[in-house]
Formats: sequence, C-alpha cells, structure tokens
Amino acid sequence: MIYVVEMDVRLPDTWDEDKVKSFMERERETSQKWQKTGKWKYLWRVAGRYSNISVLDVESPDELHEILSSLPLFPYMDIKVTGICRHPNAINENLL
Ligand SMILES: O=C(O)CC1=CCC(=O)O1
Repeated sequence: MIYVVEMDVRLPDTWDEDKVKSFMERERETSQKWQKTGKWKYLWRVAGRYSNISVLDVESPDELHEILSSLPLFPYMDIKVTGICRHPNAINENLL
C-alpha cells in the first residue's frame, strides 16, 4: 500500500537550541533507518515551509503508524496521510 504523507513540524517555542539539535539528529537517524529498509521511498522538503512530503510503501496502515510514531518529532507534527493507488490512465508504472 502506497501512502503520501505530509508532515508539518511544529516545535515548541520553549525548546532551546541544544534540544532542537538533539531532536533533529535523532529524527534524521530514525528516518534514514526506515529509508534504508526501502519502505520510505521519498522524502522531500516543501519549499518555504518546515514540512515534508514523503512516500511510503508499507504492508498495512498499522505498519505506517509504527513508522510514523517511531519518529522523535511525531508528537510535534501535524500529519496528513493519503492512500494512493494506480490511476488507470497512467502511462508510467515505474515511479516506485
Ligand atoms: O520534515 C522534517 O524535518 C521532519 C522529518 C521527518 C522525517 C525526517 O527526517 O525529518
């Protein structure tokens, strides 16, 4: 199952520089771990916003939730999930 996931990051104003840095490092480690499994296919920054658009190919909604909720920033993101499937008129089958 393929999901497009948009994550809008909302860091608390009260966090100091060290705390932000620590979260960002752990976020990178965790998301790169999942990207290396091949399940997290794309990770793109949304231009001009502290947001990303990701594409994940997972077995189930439970697995998607496992991945997203493992991110250190999970409690600090608004996350929108959209399940997608092939369009019958698409001519390119090789994007993923
Ligand atoms: O978009 C961000 O910076 C938050 C994030 C999610 C996965 C990741 O590596 O960073």
